[in-house]
Amino acid sequence: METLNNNNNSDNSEIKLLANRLDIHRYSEVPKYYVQPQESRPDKVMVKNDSIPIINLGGHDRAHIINQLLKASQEYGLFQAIILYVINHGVSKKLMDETLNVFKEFHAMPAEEKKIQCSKDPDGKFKIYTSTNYFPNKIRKDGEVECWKDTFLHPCPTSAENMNYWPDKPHKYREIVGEYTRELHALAHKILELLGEGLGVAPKYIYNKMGEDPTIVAQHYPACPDPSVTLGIPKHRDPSLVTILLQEEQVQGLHLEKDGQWIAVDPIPNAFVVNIGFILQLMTNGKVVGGIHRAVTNSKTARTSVVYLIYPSPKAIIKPAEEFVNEKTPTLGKFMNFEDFHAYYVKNGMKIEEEYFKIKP
Ligand SMILES: O=C(O)CCC(=O)C(=O)O
Ligand SMILES: [Fe+2]
Repeated sequence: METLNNNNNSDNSEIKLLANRLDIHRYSEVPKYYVQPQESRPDKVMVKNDSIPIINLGGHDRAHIINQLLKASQEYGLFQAIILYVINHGVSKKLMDETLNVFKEFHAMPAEEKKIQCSKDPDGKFKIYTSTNYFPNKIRKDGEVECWKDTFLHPCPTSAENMNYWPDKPHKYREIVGEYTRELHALAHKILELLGEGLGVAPKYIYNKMGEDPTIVAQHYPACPDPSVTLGIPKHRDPSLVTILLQEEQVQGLHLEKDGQWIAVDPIPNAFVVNIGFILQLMTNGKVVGGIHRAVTNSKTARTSVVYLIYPSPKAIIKPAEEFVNEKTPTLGKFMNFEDFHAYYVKNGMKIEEEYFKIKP
């Protein structure tokens, strides 16, 4: 049986990316190891998405923007926060389109080329992997279900130094992704500052306290013969402080869980999707809450999304900050730094919520 063996990033000979494999095999039906168990399959019943707030960051009334942001991040109480759209965010349509296109081009390159392009970093932080969600370095065991996607990710601090390791193909990758990540960094800071202000701490408090490790992830979901049995990414909260997602205007694929149902987060022209990260949820002791979401596939066309995450710095201790501690503070046996937290999350996914941090309502 074929194994999607991607257990060692440096042993590139083993990587068989889904997109490239599909080019070769042209599956007419979904291989059985991509078929989700019944309970995880995309539901047919979808709620209309007009309940997702659209926040105009270009407005002049700062207090109003803060209010809206906070409301959206708290609205449904514990574990029920939602995703939001932001518009008038200051990033040009041209740059958004160029960024999506450069990542589409990246995923369209032959597997060999992709491997070369993400093998420059001696620390192995640049990764290309397929299919798995939380287990990029793991060999699939019998019975485990794969995700219908390929993923490319790398750290993207705004320093020039890190850029030496970035792909130089496709043409203009560094130029476009460099500009994009600089602008997204400013936007992410703006959102975190607005949230900080709304939560009653100093504007820069959140990232000053947690440090930061900005990362860019390009998800690619090839067209799938049967989207009703597959998932691009199973349900999760992002293990970040904040996430800003760029999706294609013509292709739907992001779902948000709300009140036990799934709603489609349809693309809105020129808007970003913003997601409060699970780390911010923990740091604020549940004052703001990350939305639970998933990505589904579709049968007609591939979908690419560009995910910009502000992770805390690797050594930041993941625990509620003093400012947010109260009688409801979770009783924790131990605190991890983000490096360990992330490794735990990669291994256990959302179980971390029950197993490690028992957040009281
Ligand atoms: O592709 C999407 O819309 C969602 C991606 C996502 O949730 C993630 O990368 O964490
Ligand atoms: Fe996510």
